[in-house]
Amino acid sequence: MGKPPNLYAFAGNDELAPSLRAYILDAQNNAIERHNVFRVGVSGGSLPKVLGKALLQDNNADGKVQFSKWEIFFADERAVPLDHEDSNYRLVKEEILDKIPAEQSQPTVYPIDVKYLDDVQEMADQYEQKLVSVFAARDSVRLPMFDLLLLGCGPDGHTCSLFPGSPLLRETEAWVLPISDSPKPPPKRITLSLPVASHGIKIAFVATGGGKKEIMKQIFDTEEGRQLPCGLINTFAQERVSWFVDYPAIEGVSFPARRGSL
Ligand SMILES: O=C(O)[C@H](O)[C@@H](O)[C@H](O)[C@H](O)COP(=O)(O)O
Repeated sequence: MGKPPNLYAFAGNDELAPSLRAYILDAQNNAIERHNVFRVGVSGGSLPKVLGKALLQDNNADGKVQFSKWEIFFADERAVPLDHEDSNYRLVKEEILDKIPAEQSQPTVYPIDVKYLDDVQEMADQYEQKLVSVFAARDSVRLPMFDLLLLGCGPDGHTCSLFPGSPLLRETEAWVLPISDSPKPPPKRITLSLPVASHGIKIAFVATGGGKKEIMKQIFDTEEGRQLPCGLINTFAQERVSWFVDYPAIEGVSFPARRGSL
């Protein structure tokens, strides 16, 4: 048995952001030392805004965000044009990429191929091929290993676009999966599979607000919650997982949280 996931709690996003930044910088520096690149998978929802807050602070105070070494992939994406209001790419662009000061280099970003908006299976296959080309030939790695996965947690316990009870949770081979009937709109999406989403060197969840407290209680304090997508990642990845939450999100949670710092 490994160690349990880490649960870090803060008064609000302003207090959470510097610790998230320190955690990301540590993952970045280790990755650059290991292979001179930082491969990150990122979700949508409320996450990109918090990431912007964490990453776009003064770049010299506590280490440097080296965006030129970043390769950003989407842990899940909606099958919509890249400038559509539902696009996770658009969110990441508006909250982070567009705000990187001009003197810094931009990261390499891997959006979905919008040629396949009408065929999510093809879109998922194409995105998987992108991962294959970056993470090595398919037959030489069983799973791509992200240096860091930055994920959200839905009020039903979903993460990426892996929803509770979905047959997609049983996938063991594919890296990227199509969805045509997502319970959260829009219905058509692609997502990393559970084995890939559990395989990051580090995995961070960001979950804030009182709307998350019931699901946090389930995920951390109940057996049933451990079967939800977020709970399964906790179980599979154990101490490689860190949760960054605010106090309202863990009100009533018994699982011990470290409050106020990493
Ligand atoms: O495309 C999506 O729907 C998101 O990637 C999704 O997986 C998100 O991370 C969670 O729904 C949490 O969203 P909030 O942080 O907004 O609650």
